[in-house]
Amino acid sequence: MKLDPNKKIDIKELLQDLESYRPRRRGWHWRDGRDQKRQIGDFEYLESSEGLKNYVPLPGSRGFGYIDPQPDCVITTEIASGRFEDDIRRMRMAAWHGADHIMVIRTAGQSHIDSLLEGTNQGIGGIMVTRKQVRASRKALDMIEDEVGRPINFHSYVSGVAGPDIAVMFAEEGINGAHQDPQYNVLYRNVNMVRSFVDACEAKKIMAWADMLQIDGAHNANATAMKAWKVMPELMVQHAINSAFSQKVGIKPENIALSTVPPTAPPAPCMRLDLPYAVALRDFFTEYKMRAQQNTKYMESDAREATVTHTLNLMISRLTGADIQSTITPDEGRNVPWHYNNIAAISTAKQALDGMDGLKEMVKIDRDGILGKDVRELKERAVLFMEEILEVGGYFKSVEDGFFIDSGYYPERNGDGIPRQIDGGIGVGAIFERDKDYFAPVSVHYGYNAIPEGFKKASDAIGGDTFEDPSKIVYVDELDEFDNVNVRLEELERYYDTKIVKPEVEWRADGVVAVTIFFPLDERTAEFAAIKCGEKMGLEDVTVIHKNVMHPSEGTLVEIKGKVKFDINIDELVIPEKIPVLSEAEIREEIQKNPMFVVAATVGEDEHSVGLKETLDIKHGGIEGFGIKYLYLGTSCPVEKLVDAAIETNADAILASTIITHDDVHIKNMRKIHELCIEKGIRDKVILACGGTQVTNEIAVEAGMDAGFGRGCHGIDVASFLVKKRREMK
Ligand SMILES: Cc1ncc(COP(=O)(O)O)c(/C=N/CC[C@H](N)C(=O)O)c1O
Repeated sequence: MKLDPNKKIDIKELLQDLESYRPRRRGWHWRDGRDQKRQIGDFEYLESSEGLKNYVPLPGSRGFGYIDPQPDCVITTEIASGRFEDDIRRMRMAAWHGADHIMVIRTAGQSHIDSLLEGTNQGIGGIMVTRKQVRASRKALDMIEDEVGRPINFHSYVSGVAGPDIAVMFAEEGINGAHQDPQYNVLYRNVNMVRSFVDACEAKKIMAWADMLQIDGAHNANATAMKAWKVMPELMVQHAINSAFSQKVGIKPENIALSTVPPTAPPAPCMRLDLPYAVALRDFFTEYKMRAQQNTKYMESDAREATVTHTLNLMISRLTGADIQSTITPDEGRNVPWHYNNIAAISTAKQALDGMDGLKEMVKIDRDGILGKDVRELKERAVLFMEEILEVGGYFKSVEDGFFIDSGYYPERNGDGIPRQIDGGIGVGAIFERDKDYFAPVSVHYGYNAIPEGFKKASDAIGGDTFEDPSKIVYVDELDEFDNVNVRLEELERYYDTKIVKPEVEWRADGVVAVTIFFPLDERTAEFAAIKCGEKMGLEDVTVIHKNVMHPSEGTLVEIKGKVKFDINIDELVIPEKIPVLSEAEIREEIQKNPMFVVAATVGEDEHSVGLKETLDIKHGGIEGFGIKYLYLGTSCPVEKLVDAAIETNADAILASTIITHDDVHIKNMRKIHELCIEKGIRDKVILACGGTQVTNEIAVEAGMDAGFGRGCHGIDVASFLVKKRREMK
């Protein structure tokens, strides 16, 4: 299936024939052209990668010829809607905005399930990771990567008591990256430690075979410790344990990525705490990859605040280097992320990384100042921590002694760590020594395997296993006749590929909208006034998702969400025809034959000039380039003066620019021009056009103009309109 940018992915078609889908490749993809400089538009980039075929550039790119520089590092988006059929749409949106690593959060508690799940049950906080979900997503990503023109890495999680089983399924299905860190099982999912490490041997062996990139779980300590910055020495120990263990099992170093989430965020002086950690990590672990991700422990419901924290993390990435830049949606502190917030996070990463391209060529890390001292100290504390683990009798013993997630800044200890017993936890007592004649007929296996006489390799005993012969993979479609994607699609048939649409944030047609409301009230009163406001607006299930105190009594900003009870039928929308633009040649020819003269100014007390100058001047593709002559009266030009100039010069048209919209002054000025022209008896002889960032054709015409030109319009749009309008008037 080839995607057409003007058509939505057809999920039903995507779900066809899944049983015969095969992944097109295995392994991780790093961006192409990373280590070469490149010219993009007017600029040279030092830390970029090859551009995309299809993309949505940053809004600010308008001023730079709509360039869309792709940073050198992989950019991740985390998805967590619980319905993979909706996740697929946001994967496509994310890819167009520059994500090439799709990480889909698992449904709560999947780590405690000791077998593979099948089908497409709706998940809680994330999707149930199943073969069908993986297949459908990877198949969609094949089409999406062809559409944007860059390979996309699909990522999931190898953890919990079914770790090895999941690793096998991922290897079969072409998953490109996964979290795998047995310490995560032990500390955060209370899976028995022996079970966790034995399983990890098998899982990592399989991941190595599948060339999957591995991300470790150290970052979870940040989110769990009382004072995250106190666990930095421990984080380095956790990185070391998982990385050395992974390498010993056979994962190549370039596929071992450390999850380098910094421990703090503003208002802490986070750069002075987090930068040393980032530098110390890169000093210690030179042969591994760095996966950067902002701190999420201190994330509240304020999207703006989360974005600044994200940007500071991006600065650390640019100053110290990151191979993968993971992005966290700024609404993660409010709710299960909404799709447009995935895009916001990706755009923050792309924008900041573009903006800080090559920064480290100018700003050097000063190893001689306090940074150097802190880095040394961190490394010493981490080494001491490792030595003490050995002293007490090794990793398992240290876990029993509660070494980990203790809020003391090692070697200080507060005794509030997470102790786990070696004879406790989920899956305890389920590990058995392999017998002498233990034999597993599989092609990839960790440890002892007594291959019987006559077989060259173990899997010859069954004529090849699923890694060698994918036709042996058993594909289960659905197990639950009610909780599955087909039922969900059926339920939403009304909104599937029809003219009927509802607003949405998480799932198709969930009907949720968000409203930002300011009340001149204290926080508590404002909260309830906002809910009342939402209800009066006809919203259902109104809840407050964010409050921002502007002043204890002067006012509070409140963001609510609620559901609309109606559908929109797009056939009932009155969408004015887009004004077709004449060709440059046709405009020039017409002006050649019938010269045109216009007067132009920014009216009122408005000093903005750039937009109008771009519309007029030849060097920005302005109307001058088509032969139209003009008198430019500058900025803050009284409306009267502009109309008088039109009369004196017997102008064909008046072009007014109005950027300021305070108290609708732009509309008032347009109306004034129109009325003045009537008063002076020239209205039917002169063409009136107005431009500005908040101007639309509808607003301008409503205010008495003949046309309005808003954001994104250019000289040719205006010139074409003037020629067509004059013909019409003749
Ligand atoms: C080492 C490890 N294994 C498994 C899981 C999966 O966790 P469940 O037990 O909930 O399935 C996680 C979770 N991390 C979330 C992604 C994070 N936001 C990230 O980008 O790193 C993990 O860190």
